[in-house]
Amino acid sequence: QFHMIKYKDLKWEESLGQGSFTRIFKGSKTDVHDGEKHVTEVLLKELDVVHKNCWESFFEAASLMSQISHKHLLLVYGVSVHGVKNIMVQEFVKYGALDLYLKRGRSVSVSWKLDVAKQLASALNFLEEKNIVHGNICTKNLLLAREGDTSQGSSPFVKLSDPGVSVTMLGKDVILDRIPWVAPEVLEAPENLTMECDKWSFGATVWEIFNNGNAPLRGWDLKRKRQFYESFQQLPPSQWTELADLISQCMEYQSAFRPSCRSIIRQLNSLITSDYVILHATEPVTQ
Ligand SMILES: Nc1cnc(-c2cc(N)nc3[nH]ccc23)cn1
Repeated sequence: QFHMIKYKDLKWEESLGQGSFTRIFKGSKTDVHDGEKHVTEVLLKELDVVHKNCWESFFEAASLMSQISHKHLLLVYGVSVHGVKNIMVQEFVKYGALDLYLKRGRSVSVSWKLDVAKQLASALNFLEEKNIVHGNICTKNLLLAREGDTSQGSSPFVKLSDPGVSVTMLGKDVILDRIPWVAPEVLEAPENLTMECDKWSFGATVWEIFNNGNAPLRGWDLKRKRQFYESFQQLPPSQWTELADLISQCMEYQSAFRPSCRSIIRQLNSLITSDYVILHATEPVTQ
């Protein structure tokens, strides 16, 4: 179910950071068809050799993304195995991860943020229709393909990246550190990963987007993070009550009570970006 790419057709360029058990690099792949050589800019995601045992899960994540195609899902070209190296070859998305983009202090408008949330909701709805669980929705995995320019009225364009190594393969501490994105039921038993968990993560991700990429519960240690769930706490609500309501509906501790994707999309579409809201939708109170 995978396109195998020859190692010799890949070229590594600069390092772009790392994920859970992975390192990412900018690079290029060379294809030859009908006698013509094509060089494509790619993102090379290498699984750490020490975590070689996760390679099935690593490729499972990628194969999930390559079985289906949707405009807001990252394109995975294939995989390359070279000795102990396992490499996933993905499309290169120009502006990178949204958390870093927002942190770099780009001031973006409320309607820009709403656009991004709607695009993520449509990707989630598509995955739900295909009965596919992502398992790692967060702004780190939301890639910005087009900046959009509010003064020119052109809107941003985002793509949801692969979930990486499955949360079921990660240690307890790695899962704890994903609080508040990881749904509470997953903490109890990672096998509980369901579509409902993606909705919880969606809520935390929308909170991030409207909080300019500041991570919720930033700097909290694992003990405090665990207590956050044990005492059924919620993230600080946005002053924009309709937005805060949607986020808290998604971050409902009882998974069965979380809204359907259709309801999420309906609520996002009904969030009016009237002047009043834009002028007064100040950022959530920080904890
Ligand atoms: N599939 C992907 C994933 N990440 C990027 C990316 C682009 C960029 N300009 N800076 C970055 N810094 C870290 C990652 C990244 C691109 N494509």
